[in-house]
Amino acid sequence: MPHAISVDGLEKTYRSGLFRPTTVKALQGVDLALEPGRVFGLLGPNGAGKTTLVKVLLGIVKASAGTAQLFGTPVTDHQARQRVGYLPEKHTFPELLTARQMLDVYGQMGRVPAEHRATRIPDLLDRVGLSAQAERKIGTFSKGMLQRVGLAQALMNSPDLLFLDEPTDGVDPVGRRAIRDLLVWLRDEGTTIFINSHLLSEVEKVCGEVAIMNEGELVKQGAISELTAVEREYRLVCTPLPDDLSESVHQRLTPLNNETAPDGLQNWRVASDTRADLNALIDTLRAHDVEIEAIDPVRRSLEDYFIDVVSPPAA
Ligand SMILES: Nc1ncnc2c1ncn2[C@@H]1O[C@H](COP(=O)(O)OP(=O)(O)OP(=O)(O)O)[C@@H](O)[C@H]1O
Repeated sequence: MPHAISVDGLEKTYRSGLFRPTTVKALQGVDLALEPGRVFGLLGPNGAGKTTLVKVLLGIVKASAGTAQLFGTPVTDHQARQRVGYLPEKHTFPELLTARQMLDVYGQMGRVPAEHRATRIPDLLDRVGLSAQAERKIGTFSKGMLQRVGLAQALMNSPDLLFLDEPTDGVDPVGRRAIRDLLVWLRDEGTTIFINSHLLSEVEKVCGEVAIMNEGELVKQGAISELTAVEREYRLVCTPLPDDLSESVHQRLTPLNNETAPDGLQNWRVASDTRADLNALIDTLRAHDVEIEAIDPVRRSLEDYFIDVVSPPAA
C-alpha cells in the first residue's frame, strides 16, 4: 500500500522583486513518509515553511526540486487531489448562503452526486454540531462556527486524506472537543489527517506523530510519546521510603510534590543510566518493603520540547 504522503528532497525557492530580486528558500530538502490512517501534526515557528509544504502537496505551489506524492500519485497530477479534503487557515465562504447551501455548492464543485449530498450534508452538520444552524446564513456565524462548517466543507467528498490548517483556531473548548472527537472518528474510519497548528496542546491531544519544521527543514519527527520522553528519567510512585535506605539510594531520588499526595503515596524522580541500574534500585526498595504503585518515563510537554528544538542555543 503506498504512503498517504511521500515527499523526497523537496525544495521551494520563492523569487520576488524585479529590480532587486530576492530569494527565500522556504523548503530546503524535505523528506517525509506518512502511513495511511495516521493523524500527523506539522509544527514550526512562523515562516518555517509549513504552509508552503501544504501548498506543494495540494498542487497550489510548484516545487523547485524534489518529488511529492499522495497515495502514490505525483501531486502535479490532478488525480492526486481527488482523495483530498482541505480546510485552509484563511477561508472565506459565501456569506449570503446558508450552511446547507454552502455545503451543497462545495459538494457540487467536488462532483459529489446529488443523492450523496442530500444525506451527507445533514450528517456532517450533525457531526460538527451545527444541525440547528443548517438554515442560517454563513455571514452570521461566529469564528468557531465558521471553523466547524469549514471542516464539514473539507469532508464533503469523503476524503482519504484531510489537510487542516489551524482547525481549532478561535473555537471555544466545547467546539474544540467536538472537532477532536470528529477527528478521532475519522481516524478510526481510516482517514489520514495532516494538521498544521500552533496550538500545541491541541496537537498533543489528537496527533499520534509530529514533525517539527524550522527554516525549511524537518528537524525532528516521530511519535509524540517518544519525542517527549526524557531519556533515562522516571517518575516513581511508591509507599513512603524507610529511614534506613543508604545515602547512595537517596541521592538518586528527587522528591516530586510529596507533601500533596493525599493517599500517603510518594512521588519521586529517578535518574537511571541503564535498565539494570533501574531494576537494581527497585530491588533495593522492595527489599525494604517499599511497595511500587507505578513507574513511568518522565515526559516533557510538547510545548517544552518544541521550544527546545526551535530556540537557537544561548550564545
Ligand atoms: N509567495 C511568496 N513569495 C515570497 N516569499 C514567500 C511566499 N510565501 C511564503 N514566503 C516566504 O517563505 C517562507 C516560508 O513561509 P510559509 O508561509 O511557508 O511559513 P509558515 O511556516 O507557514 O509560517 P506561518 O506559521 O507564519 O504561517 C517565509 O520566509 C515566507 O516569507
